Amino acid sequence: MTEHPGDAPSARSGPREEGLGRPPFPRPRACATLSLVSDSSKRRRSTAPSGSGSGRARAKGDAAGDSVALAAAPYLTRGVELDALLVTVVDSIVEHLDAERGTLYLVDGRSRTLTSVVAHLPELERIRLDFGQGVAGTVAAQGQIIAVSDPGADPRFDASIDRQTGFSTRSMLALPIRDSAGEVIGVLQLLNAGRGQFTLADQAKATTLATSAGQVLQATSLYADLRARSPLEREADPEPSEAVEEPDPSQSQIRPGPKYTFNQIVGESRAMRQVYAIVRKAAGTDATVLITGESGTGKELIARAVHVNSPRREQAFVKVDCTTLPEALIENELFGHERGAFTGAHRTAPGKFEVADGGTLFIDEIGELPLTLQGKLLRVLQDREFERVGGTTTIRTDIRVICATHRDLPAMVDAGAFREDLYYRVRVVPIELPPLRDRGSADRLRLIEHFVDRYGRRHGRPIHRVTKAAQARLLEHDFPGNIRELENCIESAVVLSDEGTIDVDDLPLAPRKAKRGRTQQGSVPTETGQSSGHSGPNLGLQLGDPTLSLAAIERAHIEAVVQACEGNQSEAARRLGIGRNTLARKLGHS
Ligand SMILES: Nc1ncnc2c1ncn2[C@@H]1O[C@H](COP(=O)(O)OP(=O)(O)OP(=O)(O)O)[C@@H](O)[C@H]1O
Repeated sequence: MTEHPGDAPSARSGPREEGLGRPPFPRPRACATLSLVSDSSKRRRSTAPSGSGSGRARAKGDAAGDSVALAAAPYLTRGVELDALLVTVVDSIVEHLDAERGTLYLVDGRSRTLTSVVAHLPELERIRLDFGQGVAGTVAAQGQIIAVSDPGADPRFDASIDRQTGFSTRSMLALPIRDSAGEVIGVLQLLNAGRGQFTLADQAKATTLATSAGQVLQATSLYADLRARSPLEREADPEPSEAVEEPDPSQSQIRPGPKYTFNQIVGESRAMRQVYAIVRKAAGTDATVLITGESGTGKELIARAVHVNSPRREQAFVKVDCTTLPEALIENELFGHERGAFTGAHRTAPGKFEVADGGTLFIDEIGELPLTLQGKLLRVLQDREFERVGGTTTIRTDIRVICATHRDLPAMVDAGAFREDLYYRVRVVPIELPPLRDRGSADRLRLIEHFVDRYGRRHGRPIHRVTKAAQARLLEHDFPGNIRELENCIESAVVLSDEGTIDVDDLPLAPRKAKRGRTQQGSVPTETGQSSGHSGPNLGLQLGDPTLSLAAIERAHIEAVVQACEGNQSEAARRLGIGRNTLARKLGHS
């Protein structure tokens, strides 16, 4: 994420840089954690998504505060687009104040730090500042607006970031954003007034806008995160002293500021930060992205992040899942059909390539795409053209394609099941998501906390405490279903918990001892030859029973594995070593 000039007190003790890589984007649009490529003229023309209220509000007579609130409103209901919400808020303010650039920092009063969450400079990564550090840090500490008219002569300003970015700061306005209780929850910093200096009138206008921004921010989950005392922390220190104000360094591992790196994607491990760095670079381009990783590792979430942080974010994000459709329908789904193309085709219907025109098409489980269709997909990727099923007219489409798979595509290429030319065409930007077991305990704790908070709120069952035994159990379980399995586990525990406490018995995980030594006649051996140890149903079947048909055993086994995979059929198919379509067919779902 980005830092603006003036926030670092000195080159020596400058702000802590969080991310990786520095893509040389020339004139970026505001970005939230991930950096975007976009020309600023577009930002000037339209800072809110089509259909949002910002344009209308301005046309009505410039109730500046309302404009921000209205522009942001469509996002408040869509958690995944948190980035876009924050970008819209900052863009609106930058435009109203006729500034060149803007940064929004979130303030964590307990750790006395600020973290940039939206900025127009993508050259630097997310920055954390301490209270009192730089201009923004001073605003956070003192709660007063600061206008800098001569940065070179102001001791709070440091030119080290200007030197790094090549940006030239001529004037600066930094002001606190408060919640309804008056507490400073953010700092908004604007750079380079269009008319040279920020005037007193600008300051008054900015203050009004900051009030609106505070209301918007207060409605987001970021704010809730910053306010909430983690149930994991409560367990570590069940009876805190009221007077404790200083941050506890031992907690910084778990809560280093806002929990989300962006878009509610939790994770700060090195592997995930590398993922974010690639996403950031890819987002500003139209390059095809291939996301690989085990089932439940967040491939779709990352695909959405690429879209939401790309210049296409105001257009559609269209998903097609190659596993949910029988082979015969995938072609139709992707390419559409002409009227009369087949029996029952009474109307011409567009396919996903047309629906996604201008936006992003996410092809999930591309490894399941039949060979017959792989050539057709290759042509779209190369030429952006195709014909509908039964049609002769060539249709052009302007799409960005993101693919995902849990399959080993190179192995499929070797086996002749996946076209090599298509493989290279889709993996222009490869992103590999690590399994949960490789993300480290700090990220696991962050995820646990995140889901406890989410499902506590969703089910109206606030959780105040996760016992140490429960935390230990969650940390030792290997979660083959990855984050999806962890998420389901926590949701279940939230619902089953008593008096706001999650204890080990609330976790729907097989007890450790029972897991070992489960192997018995009729139990299901895993690939490694051990008992699966899942807590699924007793099949009630005896291997070797001469009255049982093979089909009955097969079906019972498939159902048991699906249940063990928490209903995730993709994962179940992977474990069974069959395709997702085959699994659906055997269960009679297709
Ligand atoms: N880093 C993360 N932070 C928060 N939630 C996450 C994260 N990664 C995954 N999730 C959540 O886990 C669930 C599974 O994620 P997602 O559907 O993106 O995985 P996937 O790899 O696409 O799975 P599949 O291969 O089975 O389709 C979703 O509810 C998602 O929101």
